Amino acid sequence: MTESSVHPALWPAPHASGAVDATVTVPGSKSVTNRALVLASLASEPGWLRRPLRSRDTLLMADALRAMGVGIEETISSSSASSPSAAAAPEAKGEAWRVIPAGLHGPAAVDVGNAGTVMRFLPPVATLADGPIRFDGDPRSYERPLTGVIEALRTLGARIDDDGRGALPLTVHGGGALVGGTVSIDASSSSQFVSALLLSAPRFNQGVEVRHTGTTLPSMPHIRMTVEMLRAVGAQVDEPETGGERNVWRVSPSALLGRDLTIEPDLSNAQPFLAAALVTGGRVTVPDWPERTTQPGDALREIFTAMGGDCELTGKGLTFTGTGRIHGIDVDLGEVGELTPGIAAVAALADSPSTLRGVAHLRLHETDRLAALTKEINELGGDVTETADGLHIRPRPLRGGVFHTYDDHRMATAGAVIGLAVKGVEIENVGTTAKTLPDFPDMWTGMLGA
Ligand SMILES: O=C(O)C1=C[C@@H](OP(=O)(O)O)[C@@H](O)[C@H](O)C1
Ligand SMILES: C=C(OP(=O)(O)O)C(=O)O
Repeated sequence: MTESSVHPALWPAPHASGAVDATVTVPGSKSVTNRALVLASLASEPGWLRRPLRSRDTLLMADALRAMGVGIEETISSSSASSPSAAAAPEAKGEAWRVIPAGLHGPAAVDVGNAGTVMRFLPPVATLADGPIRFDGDPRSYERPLTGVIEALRTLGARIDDDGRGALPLTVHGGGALVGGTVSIDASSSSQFVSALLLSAPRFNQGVEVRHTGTTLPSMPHIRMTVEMLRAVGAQVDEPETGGERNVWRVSPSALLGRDLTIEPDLSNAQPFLAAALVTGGRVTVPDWPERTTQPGDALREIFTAMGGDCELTGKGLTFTGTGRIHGIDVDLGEVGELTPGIAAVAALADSPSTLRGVAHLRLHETDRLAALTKEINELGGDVTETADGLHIRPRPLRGGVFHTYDDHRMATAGAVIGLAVKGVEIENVGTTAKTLPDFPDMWTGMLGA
């Protein structure tokens, strides 16, 4: 059964009749799951991923690695059916993936869907295979930037056929090994270029030294996540800070350990639920919120507090409480760009204007998120304008209507947040949340019914 057969093309976003009060167990992080899959596949011994995210992006990653020869066995315990509003005991949360590394083989075909992590992290892995690996994906994947990865891999010794645009579709002619070495790239359009090169680098003959040359570098927490996860599997990663050499990373060649890793909840997917507390003046607890994390979603504690809520991190998780009053915010989201749609939704309901800055690269995400947010909020009566690197949002009374998603999971969840406060909002293709959160509609109604 497809998502669209489960949910109608237009999903009536539930309107909140009062303050929400719920505990919402959020599935594993997309970014951690997909890094863990790559690192476990490149290790010299089997490993485990516990509580991985099972969504379109992570299943595409697993399938692609399987196509190259990696063994990924999924075990789903019968007790895994956890209610979204009840915190299940860790051992009852069911799912674990055993990853058994193997020699990587071509020919193989990889469907990247519209997953930035798959289209950027896997071409470097494919250079280690002993044959051609063909990469293709959704139409939007052809438009998303990839040239930094392609050019860097060529510099490091790879043979890649693309159509000359530096984008998908393409074929990596894996030679069974890659020389590696030093490479300069401009990763201002996506931090994933840097993460991609670093993740496979322990397996390059000479490792890698990556130098970012562009003026801006988005999503730094995601690069820190890459570095920390590499170190956790035994890789040596240096970040020379001397002589003005920031944005330089060195990874030495080494074997990688197989680990038993429990994946943290996806804090960016926790965003709409925390937003629900803020918008309805209610309370939402997200169990297992890590005390320390590289996930950008952790910044919501500060951002949503500045917008009028209050949060407390205890042994039970993160409890976020709203007052019913929402304030506008002036904030640079360059480090945490994937939070922008959800923040824009809350900002459209605030008592003062907001300026969201530092996110020009969102024009090249799942959709042009700056254009999409502007158009959809304005169609409901809002007053949003695009700037060179973000959005100005002047709250106005909104009315119901269709909120289009442009196949972007975070547009769908942003529309649902607005729907809590505005009657008659209908989300077109809510099934697109399957990219990272397939259970979103049921979790959302579960939260409201709790
Ligand atoms: O490395 C990652 O897991 C990600 C990095 C970020 O990409 P960009 O730097 O392209 O924004 C983020 O937006 C994306 O959702 C996930
Ligand atoms: C930008 C995102 O995804 P991707 O990994 O496809 O870049 C996102 O999830 O907000």
